[in-house]
Amino acid sequence: MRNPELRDKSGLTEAEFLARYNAGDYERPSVAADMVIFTVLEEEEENYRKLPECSLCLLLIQRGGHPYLGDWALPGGFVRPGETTKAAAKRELREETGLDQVYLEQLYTFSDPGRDPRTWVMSCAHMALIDGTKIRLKAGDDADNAQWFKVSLLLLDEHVEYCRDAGFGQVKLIRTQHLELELVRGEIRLKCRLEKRIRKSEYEEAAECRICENDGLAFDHAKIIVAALERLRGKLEYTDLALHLMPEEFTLTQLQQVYEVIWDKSLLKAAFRRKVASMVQETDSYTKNEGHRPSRLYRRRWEE
Ligand SMILES: O=P(O)(O)OC[C@H]1O[C@@H](O)[C@H](O)[C@@H]1O
Repeated sequence: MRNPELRDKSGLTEAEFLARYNAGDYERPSVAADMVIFTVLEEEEENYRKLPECSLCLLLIQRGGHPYLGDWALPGGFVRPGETTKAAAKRELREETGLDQVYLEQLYTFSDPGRDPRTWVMSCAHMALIDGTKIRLKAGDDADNAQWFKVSLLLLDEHVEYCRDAGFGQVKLIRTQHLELELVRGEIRLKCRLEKRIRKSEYEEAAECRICENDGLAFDHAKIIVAALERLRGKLEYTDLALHLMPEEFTLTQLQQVYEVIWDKSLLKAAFRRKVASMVQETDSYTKNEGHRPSRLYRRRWEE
């Protein structure tokens, strides 16, 4: 039981201390919640016998006011009094997609000084994954100023420097990567170049990312998108996260396509099926697409 009469070095009880506390003694940042909302959308396919091509897409909003007027930005906004950052992220998600029962995880807090030209703003970034069939705004639709952009991240080059005589705890290796982030929707093509440096010592791995060129993306949102993509790609290795991008029932070929667009590489069918075998379970249903041989439908397996 806490003793309310306990006094500190200045002779104050906690109630007296709180009554005199001046929050203005320390400068306070504003806090924003930004959302990287990923989905996988099918592209129009002229040949109905071929499986439709899929793309990894994310939602961007064209800014209607300063700063960055006319540039594209992640959906996001300031956290309101009484709200957690997660609640603010969910509110943004609901406003932009009409959905709230979706996978959502916190990514990182972006706090570079000067990241917002207005004032001191930290962004608590989140990543959401949405099943493409639930989306009302399809890539290419003209609805408001929110659009799905096809996203790709290319490793342009990589350079590793070994610090041979580094002592205990000192940096042993510096990996420098140059990345190109591209976001495309119809005629709109946003390109950003970034440099990422990963420093590794015996007990620490620290990465910093810098935007070198930026054409059309607001704030440091290119960095947030890269962090989200890397998190998504990494987590696919050891979790069933991709299933959040699938409808309730899906074919294994559709699931493989989702892994392939996220990892941006082709996978061998047999190895892929072994990888996902424990994550999915067969249903009794088959696809009914004309032009294709019916394929077995699967759903997410919930039991451990
Ligand atoms: O869109 P408004 O409300 O102007 O400002 C919110 C944005 O300000 C930035 O620091 C954040 O990253 C967030 O996206």
